Amino acid sequence: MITVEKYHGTGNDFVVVEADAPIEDRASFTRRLADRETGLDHPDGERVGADGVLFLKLDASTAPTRVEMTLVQPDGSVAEMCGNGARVVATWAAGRTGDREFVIDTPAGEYPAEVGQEGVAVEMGEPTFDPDAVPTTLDEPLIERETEGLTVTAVNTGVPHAVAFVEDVAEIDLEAIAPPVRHAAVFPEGANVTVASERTDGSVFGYDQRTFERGVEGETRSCGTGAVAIVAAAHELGRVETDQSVPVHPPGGRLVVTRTADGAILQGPVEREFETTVPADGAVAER
Ligand SMILES: N[C@H](CCC[C@H](N)C(=O)O)C(=O)O
Repeated sequence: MITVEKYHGTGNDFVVVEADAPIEDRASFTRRLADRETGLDHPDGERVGADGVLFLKLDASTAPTRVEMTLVQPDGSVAEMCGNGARVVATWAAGRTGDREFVIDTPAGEYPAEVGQEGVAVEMGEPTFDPDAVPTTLDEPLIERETEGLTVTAVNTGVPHAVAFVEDVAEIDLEAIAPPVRHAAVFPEGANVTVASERTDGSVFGYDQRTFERGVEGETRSCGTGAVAIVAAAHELGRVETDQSVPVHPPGGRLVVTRTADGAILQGPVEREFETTVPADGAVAER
């Protein structure tokens, strides 16, 4: 049996495993554990599943401590980056080391992160609209372009997002409209599909967010790279001013995105849910 921990960042939930755990096939381990009906059990008996498994390797020989993060998704693919995952990783590493600052190594690059009173902040780097980087098949940035029925702006915030500004995210049938965009030919590596609507009621400015994720192939409760993508696209389209801290509200909580000279900071809460043991092949007993 393997000891695993469960964390969530604003409802985007992950199983956390040490990278040296004796797991032969990470893809099938994750496919099995992530399943919401037949996967990971809460110690109280409830089936919970997850949005993916974070395989983590701590290297405390450098300052700040580095953590190598590999996120395997419910379909068995590896995500280059995950904003909420990175926030979970920093929280996990803080529990292990007592440190507060970390560098998180991902396939998309290095991300400095800090565990603070106001939640966990990750320096997300500079979002890019460059068609080669998103990637798209176009020669120019894909900005407010009709794509499979949705007007989207394509931005890479560690992973590709197609962002659409809509009147009210609650009115959108995401499971119906997102898959054609997620698989559109213009995105050779696919795209996460993020819809946003402006919060104009009361005095609080911000965005409501919903994201349909590649790799999960469904909606998640929160998506950090998606929150950054909303603010980057809003900025590109002249909807917000530079350097403004923007609250973004996914279904699972509240994130804050702050633009900086060299990119964006993603901030929000993380919770450790429980620890349990699972078989090394991820096959949780049938009930
Ligand atoms: N939920 C993650 C994003 C995972 C990206 C992944 N779904 C992909 O691009 O394949 C986040 O908080 O940023």
